[in-house]
Amino acid sequence: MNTAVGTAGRAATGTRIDLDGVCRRYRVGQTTVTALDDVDLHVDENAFVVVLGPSGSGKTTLLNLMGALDAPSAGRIRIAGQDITAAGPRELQRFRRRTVSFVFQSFNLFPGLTALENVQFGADVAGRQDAGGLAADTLGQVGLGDRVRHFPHELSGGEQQRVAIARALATGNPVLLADEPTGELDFRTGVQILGLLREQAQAGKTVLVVTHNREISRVADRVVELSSGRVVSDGPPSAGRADVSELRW
Ligand SMILES: Nc1ncnc2c1ncn2[C@@H]1O[C@H](COP(=O)(O)OP(=O)(O)OP(=O)(O)O)[C@@H](O)[C@H]1O
Repeated sequence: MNTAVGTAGRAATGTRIDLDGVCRRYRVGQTTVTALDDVDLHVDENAFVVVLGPSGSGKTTLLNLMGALDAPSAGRIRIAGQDITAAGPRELQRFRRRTVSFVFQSFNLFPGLTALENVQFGADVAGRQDAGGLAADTLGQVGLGDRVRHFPHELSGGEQQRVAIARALATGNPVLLADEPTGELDFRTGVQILGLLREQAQAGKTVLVVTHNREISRVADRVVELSSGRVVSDGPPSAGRADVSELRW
């Protein structure tokens, strides 16, 4: 696999992320659920950050806020200096298309589209030139050059996740947000996917991976640990950064 995946045609330079005093509360009937509680988080460009926490600690909420899929109840979020909490609908639409890309646990590929068409869709939405050529190149770079005409159901879970990563990379967007990207994969395949995501930070993107799996956090530059919606620790992995090949789970 190639470390320069998805960089063709648009700079892959990472983007700074700043959260100040971010809260997200949900009102359900008479009950208020506080999913995130006064979170301050500042992520440098080109970082590989793992957000670690148990179920219900607020990981997905955090990622969705950073990607402008959701809005905070209080606080401010700036991505590349742009205050997305103050942005209007048009600016937000542009931000979602041109700045952030998501990778999900369950891949979220379009079942009726081939691998190539899925990836081309990502490039098209982001307004890339020659989306078809770019999609083919990106699939080649994630090791699926010979599977471009295959539909998702003709690919293994790991291959589907590589298509999903290629779709995210073909956008050329500088921020990659991955929500439990190895959650449905066996260990060997999960390690390959983590290696691919890590390479993206090395190639210049800002990459955040959400997981409940502490072992995965060992390969991060930085581990942000959440508990009950609050950041309870933030720093490099406690035993030093491990190589992807050293992981066991
Ligand atoms: N739409 C919603 N309405 C009400 N409560 C919600 C909503 N979305 C999330 N929550 C609550 O917010 C809290 C944080 O949820 P979140 O999905 O962010 O946690 P998580 O750490 O990603 O969990 P998991 O690892 O299980 O996916 C949980 O208590 C959850 O029940």
